[in-house]
Amino acid sequence: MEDDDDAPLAVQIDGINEANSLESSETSANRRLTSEGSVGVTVITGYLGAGKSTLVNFILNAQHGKKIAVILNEFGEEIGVERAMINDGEGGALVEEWVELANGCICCTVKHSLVQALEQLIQRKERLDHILLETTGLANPAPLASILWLDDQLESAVKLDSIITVVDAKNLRLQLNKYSGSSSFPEAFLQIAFADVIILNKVDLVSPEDSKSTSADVLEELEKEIHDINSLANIIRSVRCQVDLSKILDCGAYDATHDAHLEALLKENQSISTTNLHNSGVRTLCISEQHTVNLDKFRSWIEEILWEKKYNMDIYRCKGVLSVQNSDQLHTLQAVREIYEIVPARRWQEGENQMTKIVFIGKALTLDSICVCLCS
Ligand SMILES: Nc1nc2c(ncn2[C@@H]2O[C@H](COP(=O)(O)OP(=O)(O)OP(=O)(O)O)[C@@H](O)[C@H]2O)c(=O)[nH]1
Repeated sequence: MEDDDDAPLAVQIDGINEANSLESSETSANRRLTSEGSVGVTVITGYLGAGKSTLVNFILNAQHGKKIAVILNEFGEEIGVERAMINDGEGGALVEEWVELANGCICCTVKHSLVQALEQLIQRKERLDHILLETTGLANPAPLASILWLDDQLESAVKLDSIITVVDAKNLRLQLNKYSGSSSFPEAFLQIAFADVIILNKVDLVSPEDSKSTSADVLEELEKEIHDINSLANIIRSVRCQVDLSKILDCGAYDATHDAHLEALLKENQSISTTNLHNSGVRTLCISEQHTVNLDKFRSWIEEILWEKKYNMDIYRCKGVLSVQNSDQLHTLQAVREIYEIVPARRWQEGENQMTKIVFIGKALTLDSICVCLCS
């Protein structure tokens, strides 16, 4: 390990294997997170070769005036490759940015856990505006999401801003089909299911499937397939991940009071994706209820679903708005795996349709079970 104050800032972390180790100790799950003044962390996932490094390089090169640190998850023996890719960026600009943004200690040679790695960054947080955490192609984002969202030692210093999944528009179908009906770990589905933003990359390589269709048709179909899995994710089409940075940085995807997310949630239709093309069982399900809910009963209900897995549903992500009895406040619900929080977000506005609406993303979701459960 070097200790050179002018060297680039990059830290290496081990894979996070135990998704539930933190979750199980987090039974007081519905606590309020304090994220004021903390540094946003954007987790970048995506299948092998989808364009994750391309995205990181694009962000580092862009004129945003931010100091951004990059953490590479599990690069192990590939450390040289990853670092070389970043440092060998086009036109030299990247090198400059990479060095300039760093101003810190380089810690690339020793393996660190995620928490240790972030602690190092936090110590220098006055020098940082944002952290990008690039995972390897086969990473399951669930453990990262759980740990970053709720680690209470970190909550005041870093906050999970969003999970971005880069997908390869040319190969997405193949990748999803690979896991169709398979008992192997469906990373491609999980990466889509956990994403707040999906960059549908490599659209330049998409070609019509037959003489009657166009590339635009193919892209629309792909977007529909993605939304069947995760209807909450914002999909952005791109070539070489050249996207509007305001749509991917400082998203506040886990901010319970974020206006844009609330509005999107309120507009979400009551729906169920009936065409589960891949039979993976991973999909989005949205339910709504016009009556107000009793908060205590609601907590018992959601805990039965998330913790006791009543009806055997495997919930990855859950977001909702609640109309709560004896309250003029619109409450929001967020869950990442077993961990959830419910917080008052704002007053219901005059004339607003006060309802309870919950969007589940997960596996083996059954509308009947959830509805019966909510109404009882
Ligand atoms: N044609 C085309 N090529 C792209 C696009 N985006 C990235 N590529 C190329 O695709 C290849 C893989 O991109 P990377 O950014 O290395 O992908 P990655 O997800 O980091 O790859 P791994 O780390 O190996 O999983 C590179 O050769 C890129 O230049 C795109 O939009 N269109």
